[in-house]
Amino acid sequence: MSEPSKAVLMQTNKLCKTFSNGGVQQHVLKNLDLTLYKGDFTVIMGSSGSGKSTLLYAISGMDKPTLGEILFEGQDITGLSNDQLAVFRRKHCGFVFQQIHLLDTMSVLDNVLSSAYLVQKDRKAAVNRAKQLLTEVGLDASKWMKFPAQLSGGEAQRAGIVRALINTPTALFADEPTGALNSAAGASILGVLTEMNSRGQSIILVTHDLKTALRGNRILYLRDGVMVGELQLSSYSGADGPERQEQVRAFLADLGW
Ligand SMILES: Nc1ncnc2c1ncn2[C@@H]1O[C@H](COP(=O)(O)OP(=O)(O)OP(=O)(O)O)[C@@H](O)[C@H]1O
Repeated sequence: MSEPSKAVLMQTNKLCKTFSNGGVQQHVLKNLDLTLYKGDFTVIMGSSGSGKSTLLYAISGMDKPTLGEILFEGQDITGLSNDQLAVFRRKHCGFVFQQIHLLDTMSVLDNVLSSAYLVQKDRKAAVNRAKQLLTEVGLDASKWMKFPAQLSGGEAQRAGIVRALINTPTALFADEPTGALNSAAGASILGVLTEMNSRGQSIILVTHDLKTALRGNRILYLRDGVMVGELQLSSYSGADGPERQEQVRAFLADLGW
């Protein structure tokens, strides 16, 4: 039986981003036509400076493209004002970065709730969801009233993921989410992301790291602002270790990574 076709999350049409650096124009994204699908764990790879973060910021409404169109669930977001984009992001996008940026003066729970209250009117429901999500990512009640300085890097990133998911975003965007963590903490964060994706959360993640890339079911490779490679994989199960690793390595080696 053939697999049912996936719903489209977003499409870009001739997406371009140009920066002006000291009067010199740098064309970072060049006429990108890209389709991303709901439920996918999409990984964007490419060498340093290839435009991965720029792409992530453009498709998540964090930055505006220079030219081209972004259709997010069919809605063209390129014409939105800054205020409209802020509303769009709050409703549809969760963000996880290498630097976690929790507010130092707030507890873990309040950090999460401060994002929830921007969107959700039902405070009791928000508190319940925050506690449930914190528990699901491995932060039990003993951590909820701690301040960011009292957390390990991995715990802080777990809180960051909960903050990103608290408003049930259509897509979770992640830029090197394990980049600042040791390998054990990084692996546990990848476990959390994999689990969220297995429950249907669409994830778009930028990374340099092979172990991180293995979690994706679709790997896109960017070179000088152009998409030059794509690898489709099964969803990550953990049971397909060496074979999957070899497949991804070979894909990257072909691209000169
Ligand atoms: N705000 C900006 N102003 C000017 N130039 C920028 C800006 N943001 C990015 N660039 C330039 O665009 C290019 C691509 O940057 P980007 O951060 O998207 O690359 P990347 O592939 O994510 O790199 P890395 O893997 O090193 O993080 C770089 O040459 C960078 O200097």
